[in-house]
Amino acid sequence: MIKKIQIKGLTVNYGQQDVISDLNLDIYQNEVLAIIGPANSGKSSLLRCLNRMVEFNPHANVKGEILLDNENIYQDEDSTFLRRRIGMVSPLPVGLPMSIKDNVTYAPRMAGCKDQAELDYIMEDCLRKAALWDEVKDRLDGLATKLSGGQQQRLTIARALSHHPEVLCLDEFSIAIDPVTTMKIEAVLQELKKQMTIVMVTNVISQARRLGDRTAMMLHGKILDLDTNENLFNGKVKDSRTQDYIEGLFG
Ligand SMILES: Nc1ncnc2c1ncn2[C@@H]1O[C@H](COP(=O)(O)OP(=O)(O)OP(=O)(O)O)[C@@H](O)[C@H]1O
Repeated sequence: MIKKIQIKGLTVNYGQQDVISDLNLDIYQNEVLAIIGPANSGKSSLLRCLNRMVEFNPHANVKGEILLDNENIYQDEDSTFLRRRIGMVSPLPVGLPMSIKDNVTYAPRMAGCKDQAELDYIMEDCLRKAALWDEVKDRLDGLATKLSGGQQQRLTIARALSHHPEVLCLDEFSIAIDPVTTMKIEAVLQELKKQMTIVMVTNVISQARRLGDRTAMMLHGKILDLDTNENLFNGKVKDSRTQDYIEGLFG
């Protein structure tokens, strides 16, 4: 298996105590890695380190190494290119106040694409992949902010896909979405993993179980357990707290 991302000795704090401590993790190409764990265990912080969004916080200190295809992602001053390679979908939809069409084509246009036919192709492709095309194809010039919460979240996914990311990070993507839409997106993610690596933070254990190839359990900024879903969800855990968490006994 090819190591797409290697995290070595990652330690993060926001000025006070460490929220991630000396964390080591390999993420394989084309896998879905689910990350579970109780609140405040450092799951979102870990994701934000992967595409350097953590740097938006002036108090964040990041130590250790993260390699993408064997190259340190922190070595370049400019992280714009990295954020195209590692896309992020946040827990709540962040629609830009513009049309549906402009939302999805924003990134390619910013990257210099001017060919209208190509932009139209990217838009339809990304909206289809995000399971949104059928619902919006007749209102592409309408305001994105008028979409429902679930539709806006799928638009956020379409926007992330418009960068053609190699890695897609999703932070509790279904928090504001109804179960039917969630299942639609889960089916989409199963398809997408053929083309990219997916790292997904979720508070829904059944979702990690359904979607993950492997699942990592985090607690207090460390990985307690990491294994294939087959092992982890069939009692083969290294730490009994993982089993307790899976069974809903704490969290
Ligand atoms: N921007 C920030 N500034 C200061 N502290 C932060 C910041 N973001 C997170 N933290 C702190 O870091 C710790 C880990 O938070 P993080 O959001 O990474 O955990 P989490 O496991 O994703 O939690 P949840 O499931 O509740 O989202 C928490 O104690 C939180 O208060």
